[in-house]
Order: sequence, then C-alpha cells, then structure tokens
Amino acid sequence: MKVSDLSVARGGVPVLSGVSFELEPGKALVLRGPNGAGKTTLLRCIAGLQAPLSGRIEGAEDRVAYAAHADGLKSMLTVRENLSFWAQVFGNNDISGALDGYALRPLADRLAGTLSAGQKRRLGLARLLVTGRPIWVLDEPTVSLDADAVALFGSVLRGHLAAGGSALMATHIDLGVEAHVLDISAYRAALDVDLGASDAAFL
Ligand SMILES: Nc1ncnc2c1ncn2[C@@H]1O[C@H](COP(=O)(O)OP(=O)(O)OP(=O)(O)O)[C@@H](O)[C@H]1O
Repeated sequence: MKVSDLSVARGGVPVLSGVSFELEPGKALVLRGPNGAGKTTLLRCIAGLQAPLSGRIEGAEDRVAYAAHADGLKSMLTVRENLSFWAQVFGNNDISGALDGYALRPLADRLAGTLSAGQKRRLGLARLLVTGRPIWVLDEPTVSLDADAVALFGSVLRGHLAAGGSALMATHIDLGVEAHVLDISAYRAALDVDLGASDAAFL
C-alpha cells in the first residue's frame, strides 16, 4: 500500500497534510503523535471510511480490514455466531483460527453483549482473522486488553506479518513486534479556518 501526499480533515477542519509512506507486505508501521494529532482520522481515511481532502491511497481497496474503538459487535449473537457472520461476509467459513488466536473457545456460546470490555476487544480483533484481508488498520488495538490478551494480540500480529500480511496501527504500547514508526506531528495541517465560526466541528 502506498500513501502519497495525503491531506485529511475532521469535521471539516484540515488535520494533516502531505502524509506519505509505504507499507510493504510483512511489515508493521506504528503511527505516533499526541492526542488529537490526527491518527484516527488518517486511519479512517485509509480504511475507506472517509474521503481524504487530497492525495492518493494505492493498494488499499478491498485489502484493508479495520478495527477501531467501536468494536461493531452484534450483541444478540454469540461469539461464534459473530465470527461466522463476518467470515461469511468475507467469503470464508473457518473461524477456528480466530477462536484459538484470542482464546475465545470458552466464550464461544456467550452472547457478545454479555462480554467484558476486554473480551469484546478480543472478539473485535479476532474478526480481523476471518476477513482474510492482508492489511490490518488498527486504532489503539490494545485498549481494554490485560497483559495476557496483549500478548495474544502480539502473537497473532507476528503470525499475520510472517504470513506476508501488514499492519498500520496507532498504539502507545510496545507489542514486541518489529515496526517502523511514523510520527505524524510533522504533518500537522496549517489551521487557516475560523474556528470561532465552526463550533459544530468540535461536537
Ligand atoms: N467531529 C469532529 N469535528 C471536528 N474536529 C474533530 C472531530 N472529531 C475530532 N476532531 C479533532 O480532530 C483532530 C484529530 O482527531 P483524531 O481523533 O484523528 O486524533 P488522534 O491522533 O487519533 O487522537 P487520540 O490520540 O486522542 O486518539 C483532533 O484535534 C480532534 O479534536
């Protein structure tokens, strides 16, 4: 995947401009930057959830699986049913790797709505495995995870990279995975809008 001269906005306000990087198969890239720097906004653009202001994203279409703060679980389906649902959406039917990768077998028949925050997060991350998509775009993937679950995630991620997948993620946690780091502070967009006139942008 190649990102060239990308500019992105949030709520109509330009946040980043001139972002360029390449993400090769088997590689991980960690986005760094202070709160509000624009990591989530950049990840959402690359995942196709919002359009960039300008610039190019090549090699992402139909190859990206996105996991964000909102896990998007179906609360009235069980863990197994949630994974099967997503697997079908992506044309797969094998959910065993996802159940095992995140130690979800003991929870397989629980309704997703009854899971703890960390368990929900594990299920949200397990979904990536059933998509079969090579580029994982992850926004703070370890939020709510305990040390054991972080280790599970690190191990799954290493497997994904070793199999030729790649990962772009915003995280402050050391995952024990070799990764390049991109500090997006350098790409802060010049604010030339009248913020006083756009309160709605900060709702
Ligand atoms: N709905 C919105 N309207 C206007 N501005 C917004 C909106 N949502 C977020 N922002 C602003 O856009 C900027 C980028 O936010 P973003 O969530 O991308 O940052 P981030 O780097 O992911 O932050 P964090 O580390 O806190 O998660 C921030 O300054 C934020 O306040």
